[in-house]
Amino acid sequence: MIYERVALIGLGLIAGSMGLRMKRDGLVGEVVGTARSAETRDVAVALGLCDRVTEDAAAAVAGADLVVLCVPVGAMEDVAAEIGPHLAPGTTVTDVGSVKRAVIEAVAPHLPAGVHFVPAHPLAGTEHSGPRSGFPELFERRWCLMTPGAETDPDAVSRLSDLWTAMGSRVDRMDPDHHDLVLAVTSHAPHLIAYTMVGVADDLGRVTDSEVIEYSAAGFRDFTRIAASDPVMWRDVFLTNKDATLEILGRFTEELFALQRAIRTGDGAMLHDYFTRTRAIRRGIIEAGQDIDAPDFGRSTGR
Ligand SMILES: NC(=O)c1ccc[n+]([C@@H]2O[C@H](COP(=O)([O-])OP(=O)(O)OC[C@H]3O[C@@H](n4cnc5c(N)ncnc54)[C@H](O)[C@@H]3O)[C@@H](O)[C@H]2O)c1
Ligand SMILES: O=C(O)C(=O)C[C@]1(C(=O)O)C=C[C@@H](O)C=C1
Repeated sequence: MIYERVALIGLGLIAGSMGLRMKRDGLVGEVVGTARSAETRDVAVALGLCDRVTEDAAAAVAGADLVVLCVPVGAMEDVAAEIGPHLAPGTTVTDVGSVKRAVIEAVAPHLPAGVHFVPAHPLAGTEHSGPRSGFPELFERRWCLMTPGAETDPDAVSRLSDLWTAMGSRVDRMDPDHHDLVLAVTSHAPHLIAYTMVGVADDLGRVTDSEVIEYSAAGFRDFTRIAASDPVMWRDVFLTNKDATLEILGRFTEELFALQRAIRTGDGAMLHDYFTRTRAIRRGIIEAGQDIDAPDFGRSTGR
């Protein structure tokens, strides 16, 4: 048993998946959940993702040796302020937020001395949200990036790492600013581009009433899946990872203009070279065993 009592604050996709996994595999003694709405609390108990629920977060953290903040990034500070006075020394507090620097700045000032803060981010999710969307295999073979400060108790870090490993993740450590830049490239900007592309199609007035849906090619369908992601979560991601996202979008725009020019001037060689380079990146991901959606990670098919 890795922890005696885990408190999950905010019972959505990530907390639900953690709770189901911890319960299924007996990784912790007790899971206590807290959510603002009575309906969410009832669903959480009915689904068995926690042993019991409390109405307020302060009650949930009492006696917990691990507290996991699973709310949108913009809500982390309010939750930390609420639970801070009720945390006992020796407790580990972690989060699962998609942005790390802003969460550290929002949460750390509210934690009393003796509490270990180990920020983390599982690189796993879906476009669905809420407790019903959780499933215990969500973190299987996915990275979990931890961004603790240099002064953080190493035992607290390795115990949390053990929990993520037991939930199926591969764990790595990163500097928080570096995390935010990497995720701006791999997750945040791509989401914004998907949102934009679906918005463009919608502006053409055909998304809902027929052709775009009826004749939707795989590329656009993938965009619509991503663009169906939770509006609150993604609003908060962009507001709190502003600098890195703007930096990447600036570079994206430059590349887009270069491709636009190649199309206008009929520069087929430029387009061919560009697409050859990007294809190699996809193959690199597969060879590194990162394409977890491919049945055999693509190794035999060479996809
Ligand atoms: N969905 C993903 O793909 C994904 C992946 C990795 C990390 N994350 C991060 O995990 C966190 C949770 O995301 P999720 O997908 O589980 O979201 P979710 O919408 O499924 O769940 C979030 C829960 O937090 C609750 N909540 C919101 N504000 C609150 C507040 N002020 N106080 C208490 N509860 C509050 C909501 O009611 C909801 O039940 C976010 O910080 C997100 O950035 C999400
Ligand atoms: O698969 C998806 O639906 C996701 O968008 C998951 C995804 C991602 O970009 O990979 C989204 C946000 C997270 O912080 C981590 C994972």
